[in-house]
Amino acid sequence: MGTGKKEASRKIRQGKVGDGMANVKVKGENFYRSAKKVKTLNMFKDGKAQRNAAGEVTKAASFQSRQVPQARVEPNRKWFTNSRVISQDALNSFREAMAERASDPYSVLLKSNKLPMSLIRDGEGKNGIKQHQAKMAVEASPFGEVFGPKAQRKRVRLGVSSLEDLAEDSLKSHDTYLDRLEQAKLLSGTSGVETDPIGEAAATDDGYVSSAREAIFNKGQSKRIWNELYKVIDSSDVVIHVLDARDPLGTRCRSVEKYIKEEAPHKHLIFVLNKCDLVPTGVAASWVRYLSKDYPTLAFHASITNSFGKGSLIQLLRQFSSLHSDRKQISVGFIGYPNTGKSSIINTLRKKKVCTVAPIPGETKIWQYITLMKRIYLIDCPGVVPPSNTDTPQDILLRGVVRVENVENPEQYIPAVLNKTKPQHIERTYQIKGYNDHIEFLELLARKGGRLLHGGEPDVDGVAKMVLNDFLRGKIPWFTPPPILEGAEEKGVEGRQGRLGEMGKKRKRDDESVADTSFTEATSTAVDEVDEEEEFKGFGSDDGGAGLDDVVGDVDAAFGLDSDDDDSEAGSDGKEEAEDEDEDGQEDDVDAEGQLQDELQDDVEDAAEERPPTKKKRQKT
Ligand SMILES: Nc1nc2c(ncn2[C@@H]2O[C@H](COP(=O)(O)OP(=O)(O)OP(=O)(O)O)[C@@H](O)[C@H]2O)c(=O)[nH]1
Repeated sequence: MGTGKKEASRKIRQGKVGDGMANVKVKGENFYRSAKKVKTLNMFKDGKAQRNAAGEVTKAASFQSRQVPQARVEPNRKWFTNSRVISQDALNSFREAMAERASDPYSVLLKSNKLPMSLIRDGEGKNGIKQHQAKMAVEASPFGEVFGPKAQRKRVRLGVSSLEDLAEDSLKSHDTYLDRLEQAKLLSGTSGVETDPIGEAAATDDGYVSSAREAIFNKGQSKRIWNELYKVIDSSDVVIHVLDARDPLGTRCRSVEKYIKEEAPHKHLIFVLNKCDLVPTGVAASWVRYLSKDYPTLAFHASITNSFGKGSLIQLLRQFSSLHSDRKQISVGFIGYPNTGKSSIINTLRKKKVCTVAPIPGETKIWQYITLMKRIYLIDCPGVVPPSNTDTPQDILLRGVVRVENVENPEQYIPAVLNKTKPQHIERTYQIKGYNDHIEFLELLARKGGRLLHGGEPDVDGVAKMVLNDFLRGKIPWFTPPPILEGAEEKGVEGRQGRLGEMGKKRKRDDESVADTSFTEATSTAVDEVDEEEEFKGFGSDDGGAGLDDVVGDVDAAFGLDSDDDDSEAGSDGKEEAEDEDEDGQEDDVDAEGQLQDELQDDVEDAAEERPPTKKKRQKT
């Protein structure tokens, strides 16, 4: 490093200090400091702070500087891998197409968790954070209006000026409430339900009821029953909502539909219009058409020996099971109002009595599993009644929710029965005529049947119960006329109907009868058509239709999904499998607790024998 002399003296010095010449650095490799080393040394040299004489820092060292250096991280495309960019137009058309599919009850979206569903729901969610933020952005007041000298704060309008006034006010309103309650309880013959502030009291047109609503009208609403319902819904992949064909809207649980739509949209909900044998073919057809707008609907007649719609239902369930081919089995829950025939449908599907059936509501008390075939389990559920403030006890009774034996003053409901039925049907059923009001009708009937109390008084109560039972069990023909559909002739409706393979054959004739469905005219045809069971059989074919397959295929194609659908499985061997397993009799998996239901065994047997009334029978009575 140094000149010759210096170097020589260094050598001597180091040679003296070190052990021999081995450690002596010589010019050449590693002799000079490298540029890197020099830079580091300079940094240390520069790094010192400059101080004045007093030792104060006059210029901070570079590493002591408080100035934040400007730094930028270089953006990199790699950060954005795995995400896709979509144009607004493409997003709009995707949203529209998906919304259309999602709102069509006959299409099934597979693997929706692989689709960006949040893009479709964007902005429509009620509680979504985005919505909340948007709302805040729009509704928030400007800063100046909330803070500062020009702030305008909204004050609560109390309507009272002091605490004493407020206390007085609340006492007054409590008194008024009590008065109204008392009045509603005492009122009779008026619309007590409307005037009643809490919906406790009830009255009919005849003014019989002056007491609070009987407890039996809360049947099917207990916490226990609702717990059973939620258990069934939770365990089901397909939920079948059973409706009574005579009053489909009355027996429709909209709150349950809403719950499934919002809380469990991945579950498939379908309607089964049961007891179709009790209504004219055209009426059933137009109800199916009407309800199909919301959910797939099948017409059904539950009977082990002479059923209708069984093939379609089994085929539909098989299609659902093949949609979920990744699962070992699917569960199908039956829900609906009491006495609509849920257990009867299960018995019909299994072709034997696996669930207890009775013509009285509340027969099924707990949920129970029944195996239909290897891949399809059925779950029976007790009947539920959604609580409603507008339903009068009369409505509830005529839907078959309440056991007629337990009703007080049953004669008060007879006018409603007479209203819903045609006089000639009553006359034909009971062979009596010439009455002016319902009491006269009941008295005539009691005398005719010899139902007299002590002293020769007619047993009006007993006869009224009998009439109510006959009305509910289908001995007196009646039905609720279907709403006339707008554009019933349109192709769309027809197409849907055809999809499920229902009503294909008789469609043309049905339309003619539906076109002018006024209650009187339709009822007048009721008896003839109800009696003609052969005609009903021709109502539709038992092939299940390939509607769902088609639609799923469409959705898959549109959104590039793999279809889980396996047509080969839903092939023609379907029926055989169902029947094979029927014969095996291996799966009477009814819960042990189901034995609770034994107490009403006698009624069950009656029910099993129950058939729609024939013209001959009615004439005999
Ligand atoms: N005419 C006719 N009667 C039916 C039909 N389905 C069921 N029933 C009758 O309706 C009554 C009630 O049937 P269930 O199967 O016990 O009804 P449920 O819905 O299980 O009743 P809960 O046990 O109260 O929930 C029985 O008397 C059945 O015979 C049908 O398709 N046509």
